[in-house]
Amino acid sequence: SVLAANHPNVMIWSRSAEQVQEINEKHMNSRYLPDAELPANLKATTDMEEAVSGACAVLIVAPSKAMREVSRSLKPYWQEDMLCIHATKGFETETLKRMSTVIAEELGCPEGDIVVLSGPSHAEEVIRLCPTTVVVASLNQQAASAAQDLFMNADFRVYTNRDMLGVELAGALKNIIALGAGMSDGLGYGDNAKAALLTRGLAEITRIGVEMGANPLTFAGLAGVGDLVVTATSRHSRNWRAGCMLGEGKKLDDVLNSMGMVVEGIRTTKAAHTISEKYGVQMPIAEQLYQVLFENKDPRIAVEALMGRDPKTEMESMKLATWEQWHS
Ligand SMILES: NC(=O)C1=CN([C@@H]2O[C@H](COP(=O)(O)OP(=O)(O)OC[C@H]3O[C@@H](n4cnc5c(N)ncnc54)[C@H](O)[C@@H]3O)[C@@H](O)[C@H]2O)C=CC1
Ligand SMILES: O=C(CO)COP(=O)(O)O
Repeated sequence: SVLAANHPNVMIWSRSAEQVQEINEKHMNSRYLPDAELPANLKATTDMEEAVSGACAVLIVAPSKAMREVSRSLKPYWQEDMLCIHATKGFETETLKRMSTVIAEELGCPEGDIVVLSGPSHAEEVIRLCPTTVVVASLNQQAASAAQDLFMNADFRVYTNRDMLGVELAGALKNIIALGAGMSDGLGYGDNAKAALLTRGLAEITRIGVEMGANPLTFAGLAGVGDLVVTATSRHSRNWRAGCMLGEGKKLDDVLNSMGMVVEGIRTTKAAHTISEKYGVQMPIAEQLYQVLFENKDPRIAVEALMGRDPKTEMESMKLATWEQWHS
């Protein structure tokens, strides 16, 4: 809808003929955005060739588990001069690869030319033209600026960032903490607990991000704090809602069945469990969540485990690099 507000020819690809028909004929997407009217110039198709051929830019927003498959089906129509942007927040759990790596492998294009779009941007509010700010990151500054130009308008403000890795990691990892915040609310714990989860969660995802090569300041930006706040506190967030139901005692399978939409934080918690072992970086909140999700741990026991950890100083756990390191 943002792109259609800015450009005359925007086409959405979907595998569902029913949805395509609804978008083209009624300008609606009743399953995912029931109350919204879509722009009349937003067209839809199930034919990838029709969607992609002749396009100057392609935005991929498949759920992370479908990213490789969708990128592969795009490949035959992909041209080198197309701008590739993605807004998916997750990892390929089997390989721990970031989404830009998966896309680059499938399209055969340089990973550094891909643009990552991230930040606090619940679709339900973007479609209502509520003021929204996001960040676009790429190693290719021209590509990032081109994406900024494509999306930016009076309701949708876009910043660029050179730290593509950090933006991608922050966008994926914040979902784990949002799940935890939902669980805390579902357990009936108060605002103190949620503030603690957000703060210590941010420390934890920054710590692993820095170890993986990201700029810590990216985690203080839109893709980090911004998206963490919106995902952990908004009623629109699927991650928060799923966490809340788990805190209320519902089983994971029942929660997922009732959502009918992707809850990226579940798969990302699994990925973080392996990533934290691989890099030797402690992620206590993610680890407790992993045990709740995949080892049937009672959420209250998980909170006791977090509260009962060894005493620490606040700063020793915030692995921050110096300014010089980021400018060398
Ligand atoms: N919904 C939101 O407000 C935002 C979502 N995101 C990210 O966007 C990504 C997608 O999320 P949503 O669209 O919200 O999820 P969703 O669950 O609401 O919709 C996913 C869509 O992908 C389709 N899909 C699923 N598997 C597919 C496959 N194998 N091939 C083709 N299509 C497939 C589904 O049919 C559905 O239309 C996630 O990584 C999410 O974190 C990012 C920013 C905001
Ligand atoms: O990332 C999002 C908003 O910025 C969407 O979050 P949920 O997937 O939790 O709904």
